[in-house]
Amino acid sequence: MNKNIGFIGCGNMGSAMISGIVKAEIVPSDRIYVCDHHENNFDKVKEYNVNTTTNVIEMVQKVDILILSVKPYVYESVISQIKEDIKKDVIVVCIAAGKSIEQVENAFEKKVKVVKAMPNTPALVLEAMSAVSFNDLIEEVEKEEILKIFSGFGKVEVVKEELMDAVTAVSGSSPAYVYMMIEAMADAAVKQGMPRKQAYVFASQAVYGASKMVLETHQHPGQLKDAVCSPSGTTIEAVGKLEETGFRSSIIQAMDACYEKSKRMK
Ligand SMILES: NC(=O)C1=CN([C@@H]2O[C@H](COP(=O)(O)OP(=O)(O)OC[C@H]3O[C@@H](n4cnc5c(N)ncnc54)[C@H](OP(=O)(O)O)[C@@H]3O)[C@@H](O)[C@H]2O)C=CC1
Ligand SMILES: O=C(O)[C@@H]1CCC=N1
Repeated sequence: MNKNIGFIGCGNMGSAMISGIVKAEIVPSDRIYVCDHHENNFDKVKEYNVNTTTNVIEMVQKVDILILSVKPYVYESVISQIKEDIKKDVIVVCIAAGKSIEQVENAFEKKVKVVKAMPNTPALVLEAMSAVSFNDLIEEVEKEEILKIFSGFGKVEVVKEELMDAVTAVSGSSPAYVYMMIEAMADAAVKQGMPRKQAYVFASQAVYGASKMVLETHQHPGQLKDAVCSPSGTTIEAVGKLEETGFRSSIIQAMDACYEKSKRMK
């Protein structure tokens, strides 16, 4: 792609996307520009030979697609710093939880091309799940370019902007819940005698394989669960205990809390 892509903020999500974009060869690494206010934050991307700078003005003047990968509460101050210096027709990509397209447009105090996106950190291993919504200034060819970037490091779907809080709960934040489950599974295996390192491999490969089964067989997850549960077998004992201890309800309540927090961040 013949575009310069800039990132403001080289933290967990920004560096995962940079890594994904480089690994997927969406643009050559010399077309990626990264700005952060602390030099040592560039350590996360130093292996990729991207352009790094602490001078945000110098950076935004060079980029065609600008990804704002800072925390939501610094968006306004970052935008007020750069709004006079962005290139005409730059596409601004907002990945912040809770921030709306309208809030980003208002912060720039003019109509700018805005993409609201919600990726997740598995971008680092090219397995992100991302959602994007566009404002009305983004042209068809630009939509294709944005989709090409996000699909380079995982799956992407265009959604209505009002779904973004739900997306945050189901994919943006959800790797954290899954890591907690893997950690708990490994703890149990360690309790039962398995070495810790081996337990992480067994637990995470089981989660990975189960996810792949849902995605590739297109069977209902309940049907796949039933196929694991032998009559009077071991699995149904575990399933009974999960129901008794509120596993499903716990996930639903956690995701509701996540969704409500995202809504409150507007
Ligand atoms: N983490 C995730 O899984 C996901 C995050 N997001 C969104 O991505 C955004 C970034 O989150 P995340 O990567 O986790 O956060 P991080 O804190 O890890 O990254 C933010 C980076 O921006 C730097 N920074 C802060 N202020 C400035 C500034 N004024 N100019 C330049 N750089 C600055 C920070 O430096 P320092 O820390 O040294 O202050 C840090 O390196 C958030 O808006 C979040 O909602 C979206 C989807 C998933
Ligand atoms: O926790 C957060 O606010 C961010 C947004 C989605 C994942 N991490």
